[in-house]
Amino acid sequence: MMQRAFVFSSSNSISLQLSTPITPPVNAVFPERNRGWIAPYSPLQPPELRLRNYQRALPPVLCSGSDSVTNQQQMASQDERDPRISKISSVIRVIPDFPKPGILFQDITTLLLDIKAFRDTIDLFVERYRGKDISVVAGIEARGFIFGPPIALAIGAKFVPMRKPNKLPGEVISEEYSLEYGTDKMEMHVGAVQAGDRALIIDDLVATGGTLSAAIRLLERVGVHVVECACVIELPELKGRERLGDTPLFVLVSSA
Ligand SMILES: O=P(O)(O)OC[C@H]1O[C@H](OP(=O)(O)OP(=O)(O)O)[C@H](O)[C@@H]1O
Ligand SMILES: Nc1ncnc2[nH]cnc12
Repeated sequence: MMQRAFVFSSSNSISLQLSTPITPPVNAVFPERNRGWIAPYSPLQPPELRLRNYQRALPPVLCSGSDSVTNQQQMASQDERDPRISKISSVIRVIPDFPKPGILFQDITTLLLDIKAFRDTIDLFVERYRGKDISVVAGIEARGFIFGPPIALAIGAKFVPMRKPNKLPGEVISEEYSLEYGTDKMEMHVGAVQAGDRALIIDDLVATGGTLSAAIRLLERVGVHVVECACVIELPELKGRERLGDTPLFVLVSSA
């Protein structure tokens, strides 16, 4: 059974979770996704195949962190006061064996169907970043394009898409990053940001951190200060935040 903890997790030095795992709703898994040639998911017999940067999310939920216990307790009690997080966690659907056997796919499209949970997700980010002098929200293709623009509008920042190769029509700068097998590239329009801009990078999920770290490098190359990366979901087992250097990471939900 998939377990997910709901968290406010911020900064590279704190990775925090609450002890109460959220049981996914009974309709969280859609069996029709298990096509004939894919063996049904079994946590006891995880298939070996891993695909590119899609990562298996392995139980149990990890609780790590190098900050003081006091700080962790303070953050935990903050979380407990905010029922929005547990609701958001509960409406993210998990689909086993998509897009390949062994992968527990965190599907945020069901979050988008719940108007209150979707609005709460945006509000939680806006509450955190309003007044922080952020001039650019950089959204990562594809699911960062869903969460980034409403946050950008609400905090009064421009939105800049960070795209997969050969999608942007103008002159681009690009940054390669490594996947489990091979490499990929991220591109951004020249002139979209200026040296001195203060950026927030938004994506739906951080797994290995390869995607976010490429976005950080791309922005820093042109003199932008990346204030923070923010995602709805973190797969903490994959230690993605360790690849982000000094850039803090803020997530709402931790999943394993
Ligand atoms: O932390 P990482 O290991 O880099 O993985 C995280 C990335 O993987 C997913 O995107 P994907 O590459 O599947 O692209 P898509 O959203 O266009 O399908 C997800 O939306 C993140 O962007
Ligand atoms: N398990 C997962 N679910 C959704 N998107 C992902 N990107 C990388 N791993 C993923």
